[in-house]
Amino acid sequence: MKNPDQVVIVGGGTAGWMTASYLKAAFGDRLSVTLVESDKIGTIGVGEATFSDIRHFFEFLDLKEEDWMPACNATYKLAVRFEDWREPGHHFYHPFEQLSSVNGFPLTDWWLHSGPTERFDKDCYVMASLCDAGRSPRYLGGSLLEHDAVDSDDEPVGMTMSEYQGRTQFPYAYHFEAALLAKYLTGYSTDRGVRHVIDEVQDVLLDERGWIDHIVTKDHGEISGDLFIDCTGFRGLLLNKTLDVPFVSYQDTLPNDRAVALQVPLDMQQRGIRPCTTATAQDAGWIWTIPLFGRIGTGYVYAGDYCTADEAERRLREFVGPEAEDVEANHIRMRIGRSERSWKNNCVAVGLASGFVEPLESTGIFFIHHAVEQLVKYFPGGDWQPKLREGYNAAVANVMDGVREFLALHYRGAARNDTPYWKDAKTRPVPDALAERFERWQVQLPDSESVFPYYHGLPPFSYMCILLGTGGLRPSPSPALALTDDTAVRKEFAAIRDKARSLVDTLPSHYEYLAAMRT
Ligand SMILES: Cc1cc2nc3c(=O)[nH]c(=O)nc-3n(C[C@H](O)[C@H](O)[C@H](O)COP(=O)(O)OP(=O)(O)OC[C@H]3O[C@@H](n4cnc5c(N)ncnc54)[C@H](O)[C@@H]3O)c2cc1C
Ligand SMILES: N[C@H](Cc1c[nH]c2cc(Cl)ccc12)C(=O)O
Repeated sequence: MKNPDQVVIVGGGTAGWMTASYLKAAFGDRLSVTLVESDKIGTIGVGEATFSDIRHFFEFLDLKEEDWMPACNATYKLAVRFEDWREPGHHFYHPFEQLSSVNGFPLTDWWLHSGPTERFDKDCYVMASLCDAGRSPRYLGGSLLEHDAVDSDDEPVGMTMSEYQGRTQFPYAYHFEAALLAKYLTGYSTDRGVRHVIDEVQDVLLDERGWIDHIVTKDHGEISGDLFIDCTGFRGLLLNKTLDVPFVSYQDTLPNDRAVALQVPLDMQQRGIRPCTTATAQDAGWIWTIPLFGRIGTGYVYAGDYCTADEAERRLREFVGPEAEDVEANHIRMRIGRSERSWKNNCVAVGLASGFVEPLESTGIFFIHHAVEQLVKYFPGGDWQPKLREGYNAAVANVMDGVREFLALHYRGAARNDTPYWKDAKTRPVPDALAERFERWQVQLPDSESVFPYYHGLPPFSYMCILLGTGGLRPSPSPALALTDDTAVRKEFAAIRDKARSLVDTLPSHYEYLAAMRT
């Protein structure tokens, strides 16, 4: 049987173009790729914050920051800043920074036992101070902040994210304009031979086995292929609608099903650019603020059961202020959960068509990146070995199920309890295993033995951060610490404080660095 070498991607949002460019970088001319996108059906238009792992994607495509960042109005993201999840006026950071251990216990455990200040994030991580001070993670000459992160030379190349996990924690991710990244990747892909068809898919035809034979477009007729990739967003045109793969909802655990978004131009030189995404808790959800070079992307993610679209838009405009007056709002309905399996027969869904777990912690683009890595790893041969599909489906399902747990911790852990939405957050159904984990984490901080047991992109120290920052579950320190010598830990807290101070004093501002990149 012929090896599948004709790929047809339907959809030209972030998922479609990331998939096209990654497949070209992986397989070159040995694979023919056609991407069909409609110019009548818009992309989702949001999706601007990432995981630090995304650098592996750009490296795989052999793209340097100087190449793509200015073209996409990109900025650095050192952390997510959570505001008001515990109480009004409180904030903490979830940073891209490895947590240190002393005498076999994580520093956060020592902090619970005898932290020097009220701020666990500032005591345990240098990134919290850099975020508060609005610093760039790089010096003006381009070198990375003095930190145990690597600057690529000694790094293994070609590893997937799951293989890489547990190695060096890179200190930052990016924010970028989704539409500009799609445009940039369009150029990258078409330069490398991807056929770009702008048209609407009107029908998807199956053969006698129930596999996709071809798609029917409005103006370009039939397009055949061996493997079809569904990047049609929440529509799920190929996988869900045509191949009838059911959608498994997560909404019982994660009730936010709507968002309203604004793109607000701002004078960043005057205001400065925060090097982090901000997630500010609201009466029926939370508002994201993503700083880009020249504007912010912002939106209220909320549960339709607790707030109307008008109320959400009003609240968002009030939150942003007068700069938002003339900006048009984009109202979005979200499908929360995942396809029962993302690969059926000769169709693989990537992006929102595969699944989505609300934007908290910015996991959508990470899911796409993970999916394309796994697709290359499990790429089918002429015999379409079912075990390859099964391997792919398990990896993709595990990533989303794991992230679902991580996000559920934010709501269950939030001390905020002042509206029906936040009160109900404490009693929402969660998987049994997660309910047990919540109990265990109150007496022993999350570790690799007690978090979701399959790769899902989040290390145990991320769970610790959310648990300590949100403040509602009140974990206790390990009793053993009372019997353990703490000389070394006092030195570690002092070293972090000194290092943070020195970095804040020497690093340029985030704006200054990005402006210099454009000269
Ligand atoms: C409110 C919100 C905030 C988010 N924030 C983040 C974030 O900060 N970070 C992050 O990582 N992720 C985020 N995401 C997720 C992120 O936006 C998506 O993962 C990403 O944009 C991928 O979308 P997509 O390409 O799958 O779908 P879409 O952008 O919806 O693209 C669908 C494509 O399919 C095409 N199409 C559909 N039907 C047809 C047809 N019949 N014929 C031809 N073409 C068709 C459309 O034209 C379009 O090109 C967010 C999502 C939402 C809803
Ligand atoms: N896969 C890791 C996961 C990770 C580690 N720290 C953070 C912080 C935030 Cl805000 C998101 C993800 C992670 C990575 O991409 O760095």
